[in-house]
Amino acid sequence: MAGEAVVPWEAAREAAWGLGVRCLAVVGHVELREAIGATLAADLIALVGVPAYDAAAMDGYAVAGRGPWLVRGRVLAGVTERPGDLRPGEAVEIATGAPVPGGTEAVVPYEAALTEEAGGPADDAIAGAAGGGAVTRVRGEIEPGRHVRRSGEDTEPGASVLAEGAVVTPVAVGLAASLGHDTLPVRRPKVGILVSGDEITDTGLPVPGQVRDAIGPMLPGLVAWAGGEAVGGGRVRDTFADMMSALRASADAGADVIAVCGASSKGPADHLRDALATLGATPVVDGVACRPGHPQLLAHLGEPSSPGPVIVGLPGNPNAALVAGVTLLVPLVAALAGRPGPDPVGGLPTRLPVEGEVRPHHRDTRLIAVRVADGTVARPVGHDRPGSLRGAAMADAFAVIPPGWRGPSARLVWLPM
Ligand SMILES: Nc1nc2c(c(=O)[nH]1)N[C@H]1C(S)=C(S)[C@@H](COP(=O)(O)OP(=O)(O)OC[C@H]3O[C@@H](n4cnc5c(N)ncnc54)[C@H](O)[C@@H]3O)O[C@H]1N2
Ligand code: MOO
Repeated sequence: MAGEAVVPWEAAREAAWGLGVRCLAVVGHVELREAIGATLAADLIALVGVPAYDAAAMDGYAVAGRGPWLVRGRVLAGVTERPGDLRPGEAVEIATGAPVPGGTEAVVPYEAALTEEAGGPADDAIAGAAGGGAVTRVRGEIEPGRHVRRSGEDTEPGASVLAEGAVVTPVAVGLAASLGHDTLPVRRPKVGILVSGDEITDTGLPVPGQVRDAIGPMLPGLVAWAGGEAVGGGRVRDTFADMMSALRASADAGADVIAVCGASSKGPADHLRDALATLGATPVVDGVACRPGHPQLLAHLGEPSSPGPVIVGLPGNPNAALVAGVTLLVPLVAALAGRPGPDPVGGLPTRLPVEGEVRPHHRDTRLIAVRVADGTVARPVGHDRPGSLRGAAMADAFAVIPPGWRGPSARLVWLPM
């Protein structure tokens, strides 16, 4: 990993995105609930129409022809046999969602119906009719088609309703179920997370010389937000042998990405570069011209035709790791997942005026934690030194401040909520 030049922040993001596009994650067919947060690997097609059959939209009477109508029975939701057709002058009492008989012109809701006893037995000949009650006659005003949901009026069978690359949201899962799907084809890249550093502890209060791991708990959520899934990984001791075996184990376990934090600098305990060189990794990015977070790495272990697994090196300082996360890891995972762009949040402003004290770096791009007020202006929140997540935790986004920036507007990279 020697000799790679530090790259501009934008170019680093593009390199990560481009590498991910070249090695799309494999497609899995997963049950609907498990698909939430993953990315559709094919257009979502309606297997049935919405509605799937002509149905009542109100509780009342399905009627045919002109009134008054003779009520021939009752049709409840859940009948799967088609009710017998209505002749002009006939009606059935009907529940919302129940199939309307052929010949139905409209449904008269109870509130708009005038009913009367007509005498004589109820006609149970209509399929699904509950029967048994006094046959009534019903009157009311109708408008043709009123309160009847026609088969396929929202969605025709075979229609494409969500495009490949869409995020599977809870709503999308509900939609998929309504269209007859039990599973969905999705991409969800696997990300092994390796946390290095002999000073790092996982629980309780650290004693002087120890540091609580802040990155291991943060990365799975960041990965999920980008469309991936954290798998395996764990802690790595500060030795070359441990780094080698942890990288090999993650690769053997099928990780598409291996994110290594706290070993990206060039100190005596930073073995990531040497391990990557020994494994014959191809370097893509070694150092990014941004503050914080300049010691970032991007490399891949595979061949040019099949580059994965991809290695992302994140700095040990937690806010620097977050910056590296949104610079390399998020675009890479989003691309591997087959998403249309590197930013997981859609529909939010990508540039806003920044109000407050902002000092550009003379050479590097600064990423500053900002809160967005009224959707119109971004204000720095402070507390965003490399070692502190306090500012980023209060922030909505990072404002991207290139060298020489004079304002007022800056690009925003949104953070997970
Ligand atoms: N000679 C140079 N030294 C350093 C440079 C440089 O350019 N030349 N860059 C500095 C910067 S900037 C950073 S950031 C760090 C990155 O180094 P590492 O990725 O090797 O990280 P460490 O040295 O292990 O840790 C840095 C800092 O962060 C703490 N840390 C580490 N892991 C975690 C974790 N999981 N959770 C919370 N805190 C963590 C660690 O204790 C250190 O305090 O290199 C600088 N040095
Ligand atoms: O990446 Mo470092 O945290 O800029 O200090």
